[in-house]
Amino acid sequence: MASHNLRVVSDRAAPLLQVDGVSLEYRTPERIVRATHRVSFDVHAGDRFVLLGPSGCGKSTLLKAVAGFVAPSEGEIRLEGRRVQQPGPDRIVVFQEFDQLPPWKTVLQNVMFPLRHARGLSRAAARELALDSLRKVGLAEFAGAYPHTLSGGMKQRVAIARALAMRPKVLLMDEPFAALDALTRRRMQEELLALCDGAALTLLFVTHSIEEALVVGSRILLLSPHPGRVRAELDSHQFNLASQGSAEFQAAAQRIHGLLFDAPGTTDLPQARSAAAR
Ligand SMILES: Nc1ncnc2c1ncn2[C@@H]1O[C@H](COP(=O)(O)OP(=O)(O)OP(=O)(O)O)[C@@H](O)[C@H]1O
Repeated sequence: MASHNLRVVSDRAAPLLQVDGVSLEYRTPERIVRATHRVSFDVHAGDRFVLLGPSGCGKSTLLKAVAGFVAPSEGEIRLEGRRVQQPGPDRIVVFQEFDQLPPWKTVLQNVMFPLRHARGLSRAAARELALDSLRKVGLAEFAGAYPHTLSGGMKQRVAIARALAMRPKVLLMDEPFAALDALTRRRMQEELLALCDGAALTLLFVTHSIEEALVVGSRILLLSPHPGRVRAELDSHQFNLASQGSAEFQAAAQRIHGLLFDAPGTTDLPQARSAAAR
């Protein structure tokens, strides 16, 4: 038989990122605060994976753990099969705050800085990559501007450009658009989705907005209130900004609301894989 007739039909490729039974704690002099309890999920290359849950359920702490800033007290986080033990240029975080850009550096210098110092690129190579990244977020003409002269949305675009330029294996975003007005937020979501398509990005995105999770995410992990445990995992790739007003979108948002806030077991969500069932 000719070999070209043979097709290997394999399972989905191995996960890029594995969060495996991870509990996270903060130790203060008075007590230990448990932020998450035995949370597990897999992120595959190209996923737009959203962590969704109420305030205080440990979303940001999980993101910090994946970034390597917080060590699990239980369980393990692996990137491409290797245990995450410290921060690295393969995982870049974009935060919500507008002040994440050093104000004494121009936009271009801000984007070049990690390329020079974490990736060790020459000035010329860093400049070229940084300009390319700024073009992708529509800010090339502001390369010489200082952060304080930019709007909130523009500052977030610079932070995204700086992260993109590093070509991380996973881009970590902690409520990056939460401080923006509704119109800018929507535009930024649109731009992010276009960037994801264009650059085949893998995203781990934290939000407490159900609508944003449905728009941005291709998969959504629902976390229970403090300490965060996995409630369910959903496939949400069928939704985008265009479907936001639709009855199907509204119904999905309602069902997620039920899963997050009703007592477990009272909500029927066909496409959700119940955490209890795993
Ligand atoms: N530095 C810290 N020291 C002690 N406890 C902390 C610290 N940071 C967070 N926590 C606690 O850990 C828990 C999880 O916090 P975290 O910020 O991860 O939640 P979150 O889901 O991201 O919340 P939000 O949506 O409000 O940002 C909370 O109970 C919080 O009070």
